Amino acid sequence: MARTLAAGNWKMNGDAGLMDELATLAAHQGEDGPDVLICPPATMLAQAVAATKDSRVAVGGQDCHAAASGAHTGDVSAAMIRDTGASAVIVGHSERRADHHESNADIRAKAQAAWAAGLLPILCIGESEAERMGPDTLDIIAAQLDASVPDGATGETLVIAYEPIWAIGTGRVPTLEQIVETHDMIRARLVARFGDEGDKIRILYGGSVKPTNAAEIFTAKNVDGALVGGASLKASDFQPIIDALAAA
Ligand SMILES: O=C(CO)COP(=O)(O)O
Repeated sequence: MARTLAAGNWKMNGDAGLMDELATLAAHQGEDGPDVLICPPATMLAQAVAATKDSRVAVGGQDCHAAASGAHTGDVSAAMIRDTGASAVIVGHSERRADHHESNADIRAKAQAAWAAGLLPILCIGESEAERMGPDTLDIIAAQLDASVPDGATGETLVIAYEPIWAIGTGRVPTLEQIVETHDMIRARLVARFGDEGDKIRILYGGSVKPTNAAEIFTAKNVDGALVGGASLKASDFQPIIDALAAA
């Protein structure tokens, strides 16, 4: 198993003050501990790379276009993200699936574009509240996983983030039992498809992860870290989550 991963998604937030938070976070990481990744807005990638230079904090994008270049006004390619010095990119976040009508096929193509550019894709899946209430929750998540993940994924080249949409930014989290059941299903499916490599692909939980609930979430065997939104904006919130992961 690769190391555990604490990833922060700043979403559409970022200013000079946040760069100070990032520098604080970078300065705080010791030699050991989980991998730490911060995904700022695209406009701040180069600055974030500079602010984390010589530290263990890696930088990633929040989305990339599936094409390498061309007439796609306002979009950013995976190679452009790589050019900033970033090493990863989130693909398939539910906010992109909803706001930009991204399909599983789109996300699969984006993950492949990330590979072509040498980036690690953090591929997001997760159910809506209505889907969680219905009888087919796990089947729905499994179908999303199967259709979004390209062939050939390995532990080195893919991270999955399970983010129930209804838990994002709401302060509500699934029960530990639900997290365990969902992550176990995702693991079993990855192993069935990718063999030993499926066992090495990290599976993050995301959705209202806070310093107060992180330790409990990290007790689940197939939770290999977290994708954190709001609580990644301040070093004083994100560091306790990193510490809880280190202690798990
Ligand atoms: O969407 C998320 C991370 O990608 C989770 O956001 P919150 O941690 O703010 O709920």
